[in-house]
Amino acid sequence: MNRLARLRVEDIQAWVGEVHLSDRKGQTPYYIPVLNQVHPEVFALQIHCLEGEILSWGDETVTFPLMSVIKPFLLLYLLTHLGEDAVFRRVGKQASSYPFNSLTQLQEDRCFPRNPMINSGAIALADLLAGETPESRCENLLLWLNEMGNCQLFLDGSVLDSVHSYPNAHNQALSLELEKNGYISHRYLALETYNRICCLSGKIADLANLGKLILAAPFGEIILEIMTNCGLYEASQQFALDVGFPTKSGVSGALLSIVPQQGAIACYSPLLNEQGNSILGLNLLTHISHFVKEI
Ligand SMILES: NC(=O)CC[C@H](N)C(=O)O
Repeated sequence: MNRLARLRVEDIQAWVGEVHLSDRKGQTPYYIPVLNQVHPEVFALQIHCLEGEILSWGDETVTFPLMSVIKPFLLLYLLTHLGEDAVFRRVGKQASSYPFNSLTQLQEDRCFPRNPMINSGAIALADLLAGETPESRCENLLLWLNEMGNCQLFLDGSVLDSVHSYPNAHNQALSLELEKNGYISHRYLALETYNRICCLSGKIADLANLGKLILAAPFGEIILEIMTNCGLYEASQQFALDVGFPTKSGVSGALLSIVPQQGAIACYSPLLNEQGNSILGLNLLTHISHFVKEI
């Protein structure tokens, strides 16, 4: 039985109300000025069930960049186009215990990126995308996702300008280390491709449709396992115990969660906790998981 399809808008409304803004001592990313200036109360949620029911709450029209939520889709694209061997020669599948942009983690791992959900792993995989330039590489991924996922993602130039306006020393150091150790061939190309794909943006329905794409994809199982173990960085393990849904977060406040055999939950709420995961989003997923498990 699809419990997810039984959720009602009133349930969501009550749970959102429980988490008062004052209780959410969250932050927005200082190093991406347009994301830092976003209204903290903007909110959107959509649940798409496999049988076709859609539950929607909040602003269906707001667009936001996926940021790190693009990472499972970069992985999906490369697994589909290059296969498992090529991909997992460049990146591991191990959970990480440091923040998503940690150089220490990469150095402790002798520069082999630990998983595709942290920045080092995604930068290494961005190096594998087909195309001569960051623009064409990003475009290839964008067109494929829009076709396969039935969505209308676009590159938000204002977010990309904002990313460029503040040099990201962490990502630069990761790229340099990866290049020095032969895990990427062109540090500029890989990092700029990564920056662009993080700025792919859409509405909440696009994010939910992307979730359904993973559920249906031939490599879906592997991706769901990696999302479970690594999708929320160092908070993944506890979340897997508490909630159990494979989930991926981004510093824009985007959050995508998969309920296997049932559907996809897309959420957007910009205030982040210390690990860079949406506070309200995680709270709602906890409520939804209790509902689905009939607790
Ligand atoms: N966690 C994230 O969403 C990180 C993405 C962002 N582009 C960064 O590199 O910092």
